[in-house]
Amino acid sequence: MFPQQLNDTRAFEIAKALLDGFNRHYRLFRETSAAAKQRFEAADWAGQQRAQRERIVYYDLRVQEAVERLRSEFRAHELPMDVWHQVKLHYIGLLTNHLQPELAETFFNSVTTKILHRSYFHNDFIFVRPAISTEYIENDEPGSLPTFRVYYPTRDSLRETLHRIVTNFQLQREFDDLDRDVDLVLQAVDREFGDMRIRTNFQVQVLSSLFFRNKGAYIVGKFINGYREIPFSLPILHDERGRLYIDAALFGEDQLQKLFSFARAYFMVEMEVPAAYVHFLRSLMPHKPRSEIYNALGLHKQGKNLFYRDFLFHLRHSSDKFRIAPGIKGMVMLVFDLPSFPYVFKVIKDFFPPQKDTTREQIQAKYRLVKQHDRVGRMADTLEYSNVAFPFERFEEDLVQELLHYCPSQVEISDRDGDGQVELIIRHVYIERRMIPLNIYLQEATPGQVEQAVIEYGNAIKDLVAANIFPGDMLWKNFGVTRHDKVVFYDYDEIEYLTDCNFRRVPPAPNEEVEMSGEIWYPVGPRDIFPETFGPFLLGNEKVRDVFMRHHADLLDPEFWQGHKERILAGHMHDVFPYDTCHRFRVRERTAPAERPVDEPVVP
Ligand SMILES: Nc1ncnc2c1ncn2[C@@H]1O[C@H](COP(=O)(O)OP(=O)(O)OP(=O)(O)O)[C@@H](O)[C@H]1O
Repeated sequence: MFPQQLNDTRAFEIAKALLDGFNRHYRLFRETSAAAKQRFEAADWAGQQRAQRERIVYYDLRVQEAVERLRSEFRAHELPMDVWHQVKLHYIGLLTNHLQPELAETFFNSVTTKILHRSYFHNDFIFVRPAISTEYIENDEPGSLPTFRVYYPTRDSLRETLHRIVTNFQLQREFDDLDRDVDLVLQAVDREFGDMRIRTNFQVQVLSSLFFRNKGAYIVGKFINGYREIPFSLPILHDERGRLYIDAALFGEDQLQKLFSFARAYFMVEMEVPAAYVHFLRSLMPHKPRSEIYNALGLHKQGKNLFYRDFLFHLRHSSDKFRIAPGIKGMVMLVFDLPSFPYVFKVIKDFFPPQKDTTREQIQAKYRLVKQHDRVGRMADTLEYSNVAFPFERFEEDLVQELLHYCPSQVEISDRDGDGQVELIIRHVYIERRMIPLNIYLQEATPGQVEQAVIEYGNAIKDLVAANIFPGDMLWKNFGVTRHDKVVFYDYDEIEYLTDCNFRRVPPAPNEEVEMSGEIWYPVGPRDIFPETFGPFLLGNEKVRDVFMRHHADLLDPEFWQGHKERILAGHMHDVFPYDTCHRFRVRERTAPAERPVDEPVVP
């Protein structure tokens, strides 16, 4: 109900307290994101990872603080609904010139839904749609940075412009040889553009903040020429001597999508107007949902909110039914999907078979670990939701039966809001990108694709190892293949830190009889892993075995695992590149024969 008068003096104070809570959140979020630059300059890699991890929980902490303040200062939980409606109107008023209104609206939803009883979550109360537009927001105050800078080079001045693009970031650490790097970028630009004619509007637009993640800093922008827009990114790294260098020049939507993949940690970016960053990034990656762009920028609650809006919109404009996800069923997770929608829904079962010695809490802790860990492009990000209401009539009957059988504590079928529509409400669900399960992919693949996928599978495990993750269950069915043919792990209930595991050789059997008995003749501790025993589980198929042994036989060797564990314990942090090595200038240089013209593409 729209309040006719704003006549309750408490309402304005509460709205202000709510916005104070959000402003404090965004200030802290921005400070730690901005400090990523100093951490990069100081090569403080452990600090960078710690900050990435810690920033993830900032939002929930601030929401909790705001809830407590509203309860204790205003007894907000006892206020009648018409006061709350006035609070909302004041809040909208306060957001008129705000620079992050969409995030502040989400914060309002998070806080109020914690304070008010569920029956109050009427659509006219929380922000189901944005009330304030995020279009064209700019900070006009003197000294504030624009979202992106624009450069107008000619063919002849492009070298000088590229130089300026890099130096404008004022990184407080020396480049090993910036002229050399700029030349390499220039050659890459030439290769990309070919003999493209320069049009009158030729320009380069570059986002004003660098994107930081792990050991890298990324320049992100686009070339505009006539009707063509070419997205690009330049990763900057430290070399062995601690000097900066540009490692690659990445062009095009696909390359950028890989950089911003849902299977990687969130970036640290100093942004005053996040909606403007999202708008710019969307122009580089029109196929990436805005929710995933917010996630990649570390604003994952906004991503979660937008995802849910997209989901409801999709439901309204589709008519297919939720079904049990194709593939081998999970022992701890019940997984379902909607064929027309590219995500899967995962519910923890109420009971597990005896070989799964785990609990709901342990599984949730593993999923939390993955959320906060560097996912190195090999673990899918998950969105976690509570009390999601789905239209009951959109469920296939056998899925309903499975849900009631395996997850009775998680499912309620009722007309909760009394609108005459029966809903299936799931208490706790993870949602993640749908992939093709690797076991299914291999069955349908050509020999060339099998080879590629098996190589990728081994690489995925090796990237996880480098990131201190032991996947636990490495069966093919626990990995998926993405749109870009990347292999990504998605079964987290058995993962462990590599440094918590003991990798052992199988002790010799006392005699042949024991060896052939199929029984295990040696004691096995809870964290003991015997890599030599992986083969029989993974390599039943001859073709797969052949490729695997050619490329990844080291995965069956305890020394490989133990060696990595020791390096990680000694503080070594591996480099994981979010782009194919063939784009790395250093790899190109190394593989280039002396007489090869530099602009000829090389496939290493
Ligand atoms: N992101 C995804 N995309 C497509 N299918 C998926 C995805 N996640 C899970 N699945 C399907 O659901 C099945 C079970 O999922 P998952 O491996 O997460 O469950 P689990 O109970 O942990 O499995 P396990 O019994 O191996 O422990 C997978 O084998 C796969 O077929």
